[in-house]
Amino acid sequence: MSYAVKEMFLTLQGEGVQAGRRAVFLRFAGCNLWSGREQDRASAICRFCDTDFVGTDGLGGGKFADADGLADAALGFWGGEEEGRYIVLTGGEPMLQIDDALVDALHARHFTIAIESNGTLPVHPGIDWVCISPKAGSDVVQRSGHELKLVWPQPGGGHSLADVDAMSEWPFDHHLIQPLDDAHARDNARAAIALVMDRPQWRLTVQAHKYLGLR
Ligand SMILES: C[S@@+](CC[C@H](N)C(=O)[O-])C[C@H]1O[C@@H](n2cnc3c(N)ncnc32)[C@H](O)[C@@H]1O
Ligand SMILES: Nc1nc2[nH]cc(C(=O)O)c2c(=O)[nH]1
Ligand code: SF4
Ligand SMILES: [Mg+2]
Repeated sequence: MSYAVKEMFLTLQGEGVQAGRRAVFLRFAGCNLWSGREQDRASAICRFCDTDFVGTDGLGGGKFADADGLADAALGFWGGEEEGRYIVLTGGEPMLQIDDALVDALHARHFTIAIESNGTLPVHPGIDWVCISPKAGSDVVQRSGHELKLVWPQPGGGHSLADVDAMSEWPFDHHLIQPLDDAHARDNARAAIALVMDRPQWRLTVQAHKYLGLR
């Protein structure tokens, strides 16, 4: 199978329990919850996306004909360092494209593989670190993993506090609240903090890369 990649880059994981970790980010093109076009945002299932995942024109992006070529390119971004190879598969929705061949090719190059997924498709069982970020109005089938990362607050029609309490029962190792980044970021952070103060089983995570000037 071939792969459509928006961009690839070396940075630090900015979010979640693995924040601060050196990581290659592989951002796949395309998502099943939004076309990525601004004119479709208001009618999309997921309306608050902070990411351009349309096309294959980003730095390090392109169409890759096979898994070995894509995994070699990822290793090129990691560089010569042998220790701690870590790759985050994101998008867009990465589970639209991840297959056995890619998981095997990355493992063959000694990468630990993480995923950022909306959970509407079952995550590939070979992935080593599973982060799921549910979106209201979508059918979340992947209800277990390492971290559940819920964006909060959820603008009009989003998840309710009852939904949050239901999700706290889903078997994840970590239940995380991530403040919504939009024009009201300060108010959103306050709301996210208030939620965690009321519900200590949830922890706050912030998008550290946005404060640090990282990609
Ligand atoms: C761009 S998404 C790509 C992966 C996958 N489609 C998903 O939604 O999990 C990566 C992460 O960014 C989060 N995210 C997207 N837009 C955001 C925003 N405006 N504020 C905070 N987090 C956001 C998502 O919820 C997800 O956890
Ligand atoms: N540094 C950095 N950390 C991230 N964690 C999740 C991201 C994503 O867009 O999936 C992301 C991202 O875009 N950059
Ligand atoms: S599901 Fe993820 S990639 Fe798709 S629109 Fe929502 S945040 Fe963006
Ligand atoms: Mg991002």
